[in-house]
Amino acid sequence: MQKGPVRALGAMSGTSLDGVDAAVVVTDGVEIHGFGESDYRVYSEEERTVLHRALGQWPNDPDVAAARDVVMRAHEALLAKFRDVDIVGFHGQTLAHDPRGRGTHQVGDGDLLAATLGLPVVWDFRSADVEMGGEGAPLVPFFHHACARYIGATEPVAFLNLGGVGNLTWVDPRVERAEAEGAVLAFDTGPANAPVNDLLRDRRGLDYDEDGKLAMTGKVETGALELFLDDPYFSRMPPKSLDRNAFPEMMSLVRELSDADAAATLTGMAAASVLRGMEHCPESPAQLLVCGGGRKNPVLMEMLRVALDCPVQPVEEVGLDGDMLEAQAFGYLAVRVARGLPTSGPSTTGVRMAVGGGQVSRP
Ligand SMILES: Nc1ncnc2c1ncn2[C@@H]1O[C@H](COP(=O)(O)OP(=O)(O)OP(=O)(O)O)[C@@H](O)[C@H]1O
Ligand SMILES: CC(=O)N[C@H]1[C@@H]2OC[C@@H](O2)[C@@H](O)[C@@H]1O[C@H](C)C(=O)O
Repeated sequence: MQKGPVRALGAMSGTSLDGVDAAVVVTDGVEIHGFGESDYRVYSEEERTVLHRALGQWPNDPDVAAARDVVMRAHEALLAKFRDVDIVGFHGQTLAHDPRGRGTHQVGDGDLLAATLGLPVVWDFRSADVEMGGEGAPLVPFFHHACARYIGATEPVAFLNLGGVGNLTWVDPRVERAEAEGAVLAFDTGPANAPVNDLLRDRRGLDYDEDGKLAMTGKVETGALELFLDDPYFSRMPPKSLDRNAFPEMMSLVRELSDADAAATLTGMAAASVLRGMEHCPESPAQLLVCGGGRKNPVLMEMLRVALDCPVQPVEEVGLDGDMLEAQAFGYLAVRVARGLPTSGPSTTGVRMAVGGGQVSRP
């Protein structure tokens, strides 16, 4: 790969199953030099049903081939719209994640995508990390470290992604290299939007609780919240990661509640898991910078603001794009893989030593 910064196109199909994000980042795999265009391809109702059916499945399970078709079709259509791309980072769609058991499963075929787009594609980012004893997730932390330096942060900050699952990266931007000791600490906080989405889907036939309108009219059932927080996951030391459906008991905890109280309680659980996660930060961050769709939920954001000492701000306040950060991250990680740089380390996934995950497919 040529020296210096390149235009990397990253694509992410997240655990919310809402669609595919794609975005360009200009980077040499260490520093961010700038950001380029971005776009989004929503999954249709039928496509989403196919993906839901395949959740929890492993390669060769019955519903995986149909899910692969959906994922490939969406990515091919979306990514073909971009011009002047040097390399693609293709995450695919996580269907199952069990790093200490069966492994991690992202559906999507990088060979096929490279052939269709006529571009080098980096994919299968998580397997190598899991094989070396890591959690395989979260993988965005090294990118968060680059973001902290890009925005000119001079003291520790934390990035919180509120997607289907939540993840937190504490960053010390004074440490120059992301893989150096003390630069980052990262982990999944707990379920974020996925349980609220599932509730709205089951009870109201809606995709999500827009602007927290339903949760706003309900109250948090504290007994259910306390039972949820008894789960040993929250006291486990990071790094640690979660499957999308890692807390199946959440739904039974709110089963008897009204729609509004159930939405408020599941939203409260998402917030409380972040608050428990903040206790693991080596020192209090100067800011909590929030990305992912949950930053648009005023109920969730207010729950965090009232409980935390530091300012809680959407990443837009520091000039980043909270809808595209994960897509940009996989573009950035693709360049790291191509240049032989690590994509995770002991403080981000618990992997034995820093590792560069990802296969490279050439057209
Ligand atoms: N206006 C809004 N009000 C409330 N919630 C919202 C709003 N906009 C988006 N969301 C929530 O954000 C979700 C999408 O978030 P995002 O795109 O960050 O998830 P993802 O990338 O699929 O997840 P992950 O980061 O876990 O892979 C939606 O499914 C919805 O729950
Ligand atoms: C296994 C998997 O796909 N995990 C996702 C999921 O969604 C959010 C959280 O759980 C995070 O750990 C991860 O995604 C981001 C992009 C990551 O790897 O950093």
